[in-house]
Amino acid sequence: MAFLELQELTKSFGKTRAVERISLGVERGEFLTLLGPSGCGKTTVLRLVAGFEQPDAGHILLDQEEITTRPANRRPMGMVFQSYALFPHMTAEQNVAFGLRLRRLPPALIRQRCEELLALVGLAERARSYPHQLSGGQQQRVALARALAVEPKVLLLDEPLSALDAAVRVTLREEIRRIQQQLGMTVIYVTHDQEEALAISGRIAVMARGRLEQLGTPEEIYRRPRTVFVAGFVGASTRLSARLERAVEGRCRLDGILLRVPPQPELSDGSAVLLVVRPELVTLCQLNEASGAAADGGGQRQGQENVLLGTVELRTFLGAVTRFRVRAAGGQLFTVDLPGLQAGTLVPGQRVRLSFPPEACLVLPLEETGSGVTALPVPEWPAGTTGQPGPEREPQPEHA
Ligand SMILES: Nc1ncnc2c1ncn2[C@@H]1O[C@H](COP(=O)(O)OP(=O)(O)OP(=O)(O)O)[C@@H](O)[C@H]1O
Repeated sequence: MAFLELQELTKSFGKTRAVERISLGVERGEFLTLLGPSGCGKTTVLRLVAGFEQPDAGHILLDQEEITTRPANRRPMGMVFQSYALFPHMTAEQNVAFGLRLRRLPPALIRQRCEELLALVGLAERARSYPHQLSGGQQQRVALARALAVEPKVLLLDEPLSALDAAVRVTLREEIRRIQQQLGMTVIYVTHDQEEALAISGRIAVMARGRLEQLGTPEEIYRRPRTVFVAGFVGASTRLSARLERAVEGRCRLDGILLRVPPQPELSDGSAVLLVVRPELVTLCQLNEASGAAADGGGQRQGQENVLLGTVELRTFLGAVTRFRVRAAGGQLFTVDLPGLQAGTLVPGQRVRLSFPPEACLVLPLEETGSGVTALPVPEWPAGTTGQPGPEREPQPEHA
């Protein structure tokens, strides 16, 4: 049994089923993140663990003890909220000392503990500052120190960084991870930000509509999403609706083009599937406009698999990579990330050869209904980008 066990937790608010039969175990010293879109029930799970809400059904066990109905003030938990919730009339030190004073610890011990904790969160110099004299990031550090002061067995963090600006968010998330590892703290962290979840977590529990979609390490969630929802929610990807022709051999038909994918022995021939391809696993090669040959001379290379022709529609500089949106001849939209120099001079309107190895394709079965397969979500695209419409002359697909 795990250190903290959630068993079949269910909670409704009126007609809203906020949490539905959530079961998961958090190991001692683990950093587990609940990740999902707004309204999926993350905060409700956290509040059930903290004891601020009572489940309609299910059990919570901590260190093998049932705590499902134990009041919040008798659970050994610390909580940090999105809004820093510091006492405004108390200094940083007094805020951190609050819980220790309630426990009537000797003043010298309280002082020493506050000093240690403020040093741990990098605020040793600001012990006498009031919240209004501190930045948002510094206030959240105080809130973290205050939550840690009472030595909780589990630290619960509810979107603690979402009110902060991007640079502070990144610094503070690294700090939180460092402190968690230094103290060997058990943490449940709630966020809707998939990048943050991938960066900070030991394991991630992806939630949708009150249910647990997938539980795994960041690498597992990113590389091997098990559901269409997880594939679409975590990380950028190209998602293509296709049909398996020969499942055992890994052959798939995408709008008349035969693609090779990893063998799918557990699926049957003719199954509707979703192909998921991460943007960094696709390569682009500029085509020479006059001859239609690739700039590297390999446009029609014999035997190369999963090659499509297309046109660049958007180019977005993202720093370490440049992201392209490429419209393939069959109309499919691909998201492609090229590092630094490889992005070269590719601009919207240019014709390209697009390719990806079979191993880059993740194959997820799609549920078929009477009216067709599950509708595909539109691929996300960074906000604020601009692009030109593709050229009138569409390139022809290369047929396998
Ligand atoms: N006290 C409440 N009364 C009524 N409905 C509630 C209450 N708390 C949550 N809900 C509903 O339960 C569902 C799950 O809410 P919850 O806050 O757990 O989601 P969340 O994933 O944390 O979302 P967000 O990231 O927006 O906070 C939502 O539909 C929400 O409106």
